[in-house]
Amino acid sequence: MNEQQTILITGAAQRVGLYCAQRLVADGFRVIITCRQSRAQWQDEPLENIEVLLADFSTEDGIQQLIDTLARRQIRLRALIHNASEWMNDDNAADAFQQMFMVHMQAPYLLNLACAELFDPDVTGDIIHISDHVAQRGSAKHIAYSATKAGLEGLSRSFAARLAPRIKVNTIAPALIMFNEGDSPDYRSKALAKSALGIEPGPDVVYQSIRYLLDNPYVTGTCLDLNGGRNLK
Ligand SMILES: NC(=O)C1=CN([C@@H]2O[C@H](COP(=O)(O)OP(=O)(O)OC[C@H]3O[C@@H](n4cnc5c(N)ncnc54)[C@H](OP(=O)(O)O)[C@@H]3O)[C@@H](O)[C@H]2O)C=CC1
Ligand SMILES: Nc1nc2c(c(=O)[nH]1)N=C([C@H](O)[C@@H](O)CO)CN2
Repeated sequence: MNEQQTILITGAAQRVGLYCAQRLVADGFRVIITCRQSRAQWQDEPLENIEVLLADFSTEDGIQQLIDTLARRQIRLRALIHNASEWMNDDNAADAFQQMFMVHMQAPYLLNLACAELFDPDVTGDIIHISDHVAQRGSAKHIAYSATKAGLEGLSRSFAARLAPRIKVNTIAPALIMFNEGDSPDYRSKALAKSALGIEPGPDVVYQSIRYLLDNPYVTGTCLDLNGGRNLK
């Protein structure tokens, strides 16, 4: 890699996104992440070699502000990874659907439409959408989540057609990657039993999938199933 190439990861101040950001920094990329609020711990332990941009995708203005910032600073991206996501059930139905539509679909859509001027014209770029295994199978307990992730996968296919050959566009569709702190032992055992491999793999498997897509010049318009054989049970 000649001069440092820039990768933007949305919603990457924690968990999977932050892990992948840190690995990509270690690989030599310049990494920018977005989040809605800075973390208090960053006062004492700032994120090393990761630039943080505040961005809230719950409104169109919030999305546009990020686009305007990137354009104003003439940031030229090697890759854009749409990781930001809300995992909400359907209890607050209309609000949940609206919020997840904004973060899973509206933000990637508007950012991707703007990417003609956001990507480095001298290198083949990558856009990677992080979806979910349930986008294709549905989820009785997360209807709006599943539907908006399915919409994200549709966006990915359309942008793959629109942006080729300059930018490759793909999806990674994980099943369980990492539990949340509050997940009970009973929940965890039931979740692990849903896949053939029965493990909580951790975020490295998402990083490996991102590296595969970044490094492979002949993959676009696809969806990588990263699900431990969840489709087999
Ligand atoms: N964890 C898992 O097992 C699985 C994860 N996935 C997918 O992988 C990705 C990463 O998962 P994980 O790390 O667990 O995700 P988290 O839920 O821990 O983090 C997602 C991030 O998205 C950001 N975000 C949420 N809403 C908005 C918004 N309106 N505007 C801007 N940012 C927002 C949050 O940023 P903020 O810091 O501002 O709060 C949050 O840090 C997600 O797309 C998820 O759907 C798929 C299957 C399984
Ligand atoms: N934005 C998020 N999406 C998802 C999460 C999460 O923590 N944040 N977690 C899951 C679960 O791991 C599920 O796959 C199994 O319990 C799904 N999506």
